[in-house]
Amino acid sequence: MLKISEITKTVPIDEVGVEERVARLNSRSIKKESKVQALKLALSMIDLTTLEGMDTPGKVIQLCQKAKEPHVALPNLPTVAAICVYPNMVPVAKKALRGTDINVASVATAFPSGMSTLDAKLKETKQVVEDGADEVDMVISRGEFLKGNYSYVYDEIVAVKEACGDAHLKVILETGELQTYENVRKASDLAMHAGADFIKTSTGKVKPAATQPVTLVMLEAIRDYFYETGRMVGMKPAGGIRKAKQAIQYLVLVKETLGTDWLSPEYFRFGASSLTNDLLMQIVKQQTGVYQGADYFSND
Ligand SMILES: O=C[C@H](O)COP(=O)(O)O
Repeated sequence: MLKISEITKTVPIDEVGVEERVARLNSRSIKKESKVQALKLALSMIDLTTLEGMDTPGKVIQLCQKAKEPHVALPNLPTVAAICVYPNMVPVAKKALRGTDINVASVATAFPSGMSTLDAKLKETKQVVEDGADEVDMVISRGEFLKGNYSYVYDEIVAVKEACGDAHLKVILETGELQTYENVRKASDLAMHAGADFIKTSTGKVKPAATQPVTLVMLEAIRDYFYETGRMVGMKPAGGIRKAKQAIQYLVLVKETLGTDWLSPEYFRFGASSLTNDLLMQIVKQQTGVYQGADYFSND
């Protein structure tokens, strides 16, 4: 096992190089047939999310309905990968999604700040898993990370991973608070070595949330970790991804950095509250040539 100091050694990141590579990949154009395929793939990778203080069982049930049947007139569409909700909504989502392959993901560990004790975080994690969560989205302790207390962050992830049992663990770095690309890389390495099944950019509550350069840095960390250990870790950009065009750009980044093995909901997700409708609109447009207005789509 590597020492924490080895896991967190600084990997220098060429900021301009990262941004140039993103810009270069964004300029790629995609053929019409591949575009429909990419739009459907993106749909299947969504963690359809509602994380508002105003959430109600009714809203969660409505969202689950949308997850099960994204568009009434397009019956052969893939469903989204998961519904992502606050802990007290897990039983509601679990019941509403019974009989489907759609997972229930729950944020835990005092989302979004993470400002609680380890005991409370573990209790919350065990509770959501007991209530049926298939996936747990935890936040790292950014204050401890920025102080350089990497062992604290590592141990916390290891403990939460253990509390997850069979549920998959996504580790949210909250990159908008990490200040530098080097820190994003370091937090990615720490999370993967501590057992993360996925690394995730953001809670959606802090700006900037997901960005493509940050995602590229994390994808490169996943690639290097895979070369080192042979273990495939998933990636989840989250927050602010609302347009089909953005989603396709993210998929190009994944394909070019990690290859097609990562182009599946098993290894790539979008954390998004309102990307679904734009993907549906674009799919309808590609298939019929007609652009349906937002009124034809139920709320995400
Ligand atoms: O994890 C997902 C985010 O909370 C969703 O953020 P969004 O509302 O900007 O799509």
